[in-house]
Amino acid sequence: MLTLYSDSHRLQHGRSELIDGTLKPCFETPSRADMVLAAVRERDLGDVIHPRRHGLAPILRVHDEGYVRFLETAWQRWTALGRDCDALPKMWQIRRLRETVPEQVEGQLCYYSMDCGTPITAGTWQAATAAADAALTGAERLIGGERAVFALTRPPGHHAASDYCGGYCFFNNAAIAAQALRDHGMRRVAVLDVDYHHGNGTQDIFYRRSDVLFLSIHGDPRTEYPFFLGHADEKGEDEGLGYNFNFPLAAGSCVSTWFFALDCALEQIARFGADALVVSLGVDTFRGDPISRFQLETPDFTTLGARLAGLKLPTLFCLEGGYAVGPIGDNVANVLCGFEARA
Ligand SMILES: NCCCNCCCCCS
Ligand SMILES: [Zn+2]
Repeated sequence: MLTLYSDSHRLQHGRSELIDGTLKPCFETPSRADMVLAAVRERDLGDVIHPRRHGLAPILRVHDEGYVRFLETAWQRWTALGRDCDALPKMWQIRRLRETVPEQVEGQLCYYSMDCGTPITAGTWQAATAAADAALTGAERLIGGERAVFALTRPPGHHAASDYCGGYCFFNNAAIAAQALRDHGMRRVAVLDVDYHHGNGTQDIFYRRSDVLFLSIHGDPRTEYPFFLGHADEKGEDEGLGYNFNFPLAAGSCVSTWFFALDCALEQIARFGADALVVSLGVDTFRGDPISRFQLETPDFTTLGARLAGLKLPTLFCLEGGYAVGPIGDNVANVLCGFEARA
């Protein structure tokens, strides 16, 4: 299986995120990608290549132009205020406050952010565009006939909606790839999010569409981040009604419960008649994950890969979460090797 990887991910390295009332070191670190790359190489999974540059057009097929321009200019405008700390919002445009875009970078940072855990830094723009290029190059390879490709995307993407960043995400790599697959002739694309956290951004992007099926298995938003999306009754709207499936599971759910939800999701994908599958591959479902509460063990990720291969679809894997840095490489490589063994 081909891996797309760019060292530019290293340029996204926030200093801290606000967790439980204190600023703590970011969980989403460059070492995550280092460990995954090492495992992919150690398993001899296949070639590791640098992504082709795709420019902004395919990103703008998913993301709002004002948001993209904000990301592109934020750091320069932030430092022009005399600041060199991470750019983090200090409030949000919450209920009954005016939904107008402020002029100044500090207000725009509040308008275009979902949380205070997603710092914009000097290298964010370059890292985020490189991750989108990895996903787009992966999609291009599927269009060219590859059966399965792994985009080692960092920063991740599934919490980013068309016009906001959050959950360590800036560009929604999986959604950008799904849209590219649609733009290059795939009639029906399924996006399956197996990260511990609901892919609120991806759901939001495709919620009113029937050409992209979105499914997510995740910690119940009644208790788990991102709290305000991901309930089972969210089934899509307008044209998209019936093309959105959420499988929220109680924190602490056992492995068999998780795999039962996966089988239900796979059944829906088969029924949809997808031409391709994009997997938002978060491995923070791992029992040892520091910010998540499921129970998968490292061998279970091999089972996950094998189940996904059973769909017999051209498949693009986009890396999302997974914050137990030691085991992340084995957990991700197990999915990819489990897939290859059954493909
Ligand atoms: N105490 C948990 C804080 C969660 N903060 C954001 C989590 C983003 C996960 C991305 S996959
Ligand atoms: Zn996650």
